[in-house]
Amino acid sequence: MNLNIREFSSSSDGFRSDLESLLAWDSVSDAGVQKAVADIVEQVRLNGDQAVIEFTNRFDRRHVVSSSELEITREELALAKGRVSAELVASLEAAAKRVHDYHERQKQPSWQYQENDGTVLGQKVTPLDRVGVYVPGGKAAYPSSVLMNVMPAKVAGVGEIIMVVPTPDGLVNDIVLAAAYIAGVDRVFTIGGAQAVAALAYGTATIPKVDKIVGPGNIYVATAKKMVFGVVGIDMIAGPSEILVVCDGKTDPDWIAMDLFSQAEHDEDAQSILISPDMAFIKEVKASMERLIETQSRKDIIKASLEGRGAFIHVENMDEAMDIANVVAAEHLELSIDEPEKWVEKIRHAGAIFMGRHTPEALGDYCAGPNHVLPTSGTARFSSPLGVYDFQKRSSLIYCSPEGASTLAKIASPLARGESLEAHAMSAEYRILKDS
Ligand SMILES: NC(=O)c1ccc[n+]([C@@H]2O[C@H](COP(=O)([O-])OP(=O)(O)OC[C@H]3O[C@@H](n4cnc5c(N)ncnc54)[C@H](O)[C@@H]3O)[C@@H](O)[C@H]2O)c1
Ligand SMILES: N[C@H](CO)Cc1c[nH]c[nH+]1
Ligand SMILES: [Zn+2]
Repeated sequence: MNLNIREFSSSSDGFRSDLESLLAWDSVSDAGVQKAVADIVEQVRLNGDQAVIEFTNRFDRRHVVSSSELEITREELALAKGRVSAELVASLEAAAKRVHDYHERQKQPSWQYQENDGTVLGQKVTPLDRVGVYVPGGKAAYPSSVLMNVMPAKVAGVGEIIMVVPTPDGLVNDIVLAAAYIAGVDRVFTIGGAQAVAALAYGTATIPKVDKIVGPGNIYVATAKKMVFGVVGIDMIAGPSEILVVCDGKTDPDWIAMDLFSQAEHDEDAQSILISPDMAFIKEVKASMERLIETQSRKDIIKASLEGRGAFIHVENMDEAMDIANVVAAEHLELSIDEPEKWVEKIRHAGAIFMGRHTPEALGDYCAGPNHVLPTSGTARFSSPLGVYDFQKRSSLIYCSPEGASTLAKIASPLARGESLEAHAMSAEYRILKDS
């Protein structure tokens, strides 16, 4: 199949502005979607379960009458796990363990230190009480996303984990439920879209109100998350999947072709880009893609994604490849090159960095250990993978000894008076020791 994928050369005039247009993506929606989501969120806030049922029946083509039909019990999750093949359960369990063990290393302990006069300062780390995990379920089922969202929450020690997942036409995915069982989700509700986000944010008679909502979703989910931010915390607004492969031309072109397909197959809006200093290699990868796409069950999505947002970029050398990778700030960056550990030093912006020819991004999606919920659309410039830190919060600790309070009060008093805040000044001054 012929693939019409854009080709750029870093030495051509206007390359930087071409690159900017290639990367442009507005992760939150147009006015029509904003209005629809605002309406859904408001109706759920005002009418609770009744609105959730109405929207679920409308958007997921269901026939729910009572809100009790929306919950799937732990017993039903266990039964679903029993219906999944032993091989798949073993893979889910192995992946869950690896993701758990990786995230164990992210745990941040509380800390404190004492000054010479006895004053103690520190930081107390506390897990969130109750978290909502959104698992997408509109066009595909994502058991791996259950593990990636729930395991760090478990490691952080979150008190209660509420999962929501839409079940269009009432079709429940046993693998998703098995993953929820294995990960240790407390309660599962079969709702999705903006109505699920609103229900978690405001609470209804049936759906508990949570402190934070995490997890990826489509434009309705992303828009609703942005709208309820402030009422609850959110993790990030994730856009379509992306992969940027930097290859020196020495990896099997079929491998690179499939790595590019692996993210393109998620979504027509996904973005797969190859950068290489070797033009002949770029042509070989293109030939591999045109041959291999015929074998792919999702070839229509892959083609739409590659032709709409994919690209080949020919560069002068590897230094330039790294500079461009930093501009792209991709969700996933594959360094399919010699000595990746040397070149990684130059990378400042990427959600996850896959180092070497034997490290395809797909292994990270399922089971390497690091999280697959990652910043997209260049937001890796300022944000990080989902992690244990997203499920913990910090409180400052301050204990003043009498001597310490006296010392601090002498610093604070002039500052408070400088701000014309007399009560602050006097509150501090009361603590100044008479003979100091
Ligand atoms: N970044 C990641 O880690 C990651 C992982 C998995 C999936 N994803 C992405 O998540 C997204 C999942 O999207 P999805 O659609 O399959 O599932 P979804 O669960 O996000 O959305 C389905 C819901 O959208 C709502 N909806 C659909 N059409 C609507 C309309 N016209 N008006 C109002 N609401 C409407 C419905 O309520 C439905 O339940 C994809 O873009 C996928 O690539 C990202
Ligand atoms: N690559 C996706 C995040 O961009 C996550 C995923 C789930 N399943 C397969 N892949
Ligand atoms: Zn993926």
